[in-house]
Amino acid sequence: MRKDGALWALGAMSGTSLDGVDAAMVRTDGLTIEAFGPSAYRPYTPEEQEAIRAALGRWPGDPAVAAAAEVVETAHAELLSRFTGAEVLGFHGQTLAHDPQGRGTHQCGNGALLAQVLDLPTVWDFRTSDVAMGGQGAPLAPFFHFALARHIGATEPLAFLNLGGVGNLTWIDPAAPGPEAEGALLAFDTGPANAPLNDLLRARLGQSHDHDGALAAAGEADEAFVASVLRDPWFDAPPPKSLDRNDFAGLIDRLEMLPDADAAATLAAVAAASVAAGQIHFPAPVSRILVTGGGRLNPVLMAELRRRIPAAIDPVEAVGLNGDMLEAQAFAFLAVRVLRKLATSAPGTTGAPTLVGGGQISRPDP
Ligand SMILES: Nc1ncnc2c1ncn2[C@@H]1O[C@H](COP(=O)(O)OP(=O)(O)OP(=O)(O)O)[C@@H](O)[C@H]1O
Ligand SMILES: CC(=O)N[C@H]1[C@@H]2OC[C@@H](O2)[C@@H](O)[C@@H]1O[C@H](C)C(=O)O
Repeated sequence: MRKDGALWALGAMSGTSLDGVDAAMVRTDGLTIEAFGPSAYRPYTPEEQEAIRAALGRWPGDPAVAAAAEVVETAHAELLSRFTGAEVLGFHGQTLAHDPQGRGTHQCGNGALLAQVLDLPTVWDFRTSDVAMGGQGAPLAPFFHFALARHIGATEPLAFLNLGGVGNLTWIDPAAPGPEAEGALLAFDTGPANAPLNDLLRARLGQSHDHDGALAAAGEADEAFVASVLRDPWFDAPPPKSLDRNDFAGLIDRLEMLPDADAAATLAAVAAASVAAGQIHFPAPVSRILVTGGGRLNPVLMAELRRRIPAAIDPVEAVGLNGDMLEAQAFAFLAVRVLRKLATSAPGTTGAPTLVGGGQISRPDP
């Protein structure tokens, strides 16, 4: 790689929804996006998903973690070997436990092993050093969001919202000199997004998720319940802040009295209300929020966002981006930043006291 040259990076993300692995290629120098390349998805089988679910909240040393890591490595090796032309891999792995103020953060899957199997320099373990420095270790997509804002020609403050298992939002001032500049970015996890909804559908109906929001659309949100959830001090607490997938898992037990459709509508409303509550933290209002992640495909969730937030709420497809692959692209982009020794987080994104360059680099044997 020329010191300042662009290269084709492959990124892979196994998110908190536990549905599967996303992979996508980006041509970048770690500053700007030159081109988007091919992408692919590999769902986990029900057995694989069960092995991962059994390891949630557990830490290295636990046999369940080793079993989950094997599943994650195998699924990635299978999916990533379909790609050609990549010069570096950014491998996020699967977050099993996230406790930045306590035991740390842990993404399972061995990047050194993938480097050998795929014969590709691999950047991985993106979050540990940020947490070691006193940051939240999440969210890490914001530096990519900044590059995207420039890529789409934004000139006014805007936000990217990712609705995965957990929600996370990045407020961006695209006029800032760069993502490292003070005031360029403010990012935080907004609250639970799809995870409680998925858990509800799984527990009550044996389904993986509320497809196209069909169940929620047939119900009515319990606004008193939504308001009671939003009274949790977590929502008013200023950023930095990040969540573990199961931090709000108890919500579904509290909804026991509601019929299925009303419970689903209520959880969609909680996800949207969490985002709306996050607006108090914005350094300046935004006129547009671009939504990525699976939640953008849930019309009830999108309608709830539009009802609660006085800004245009559009899926990222409205500006020509791919909302299924944006996080995989983010880790491709971040891999190149790590190779180039550029920062991957900042006080405004994870609360780290200074700029942090995360990630380990593993190279295949010559
Ligand atoms: N057509 C759809 N209708 C409703 N919900 C959907 C649809 N497609 C996806 N989803 C929701 O989006 C989830 C997947 O989202 P995504 O892939 O963005 O999450 P993730 O990357 O695993 O999570 P995270 O961003 O938290 O790491 C699914 O589990 C489901 O809840
Ligand atoms: C610890 C962890 O894996 N966090 C994820 C999770 O999923 C969404 C939200 O919570 C976000 O903070 C983060 O992922 C995205 C990719 C990020 O780091 O930007």
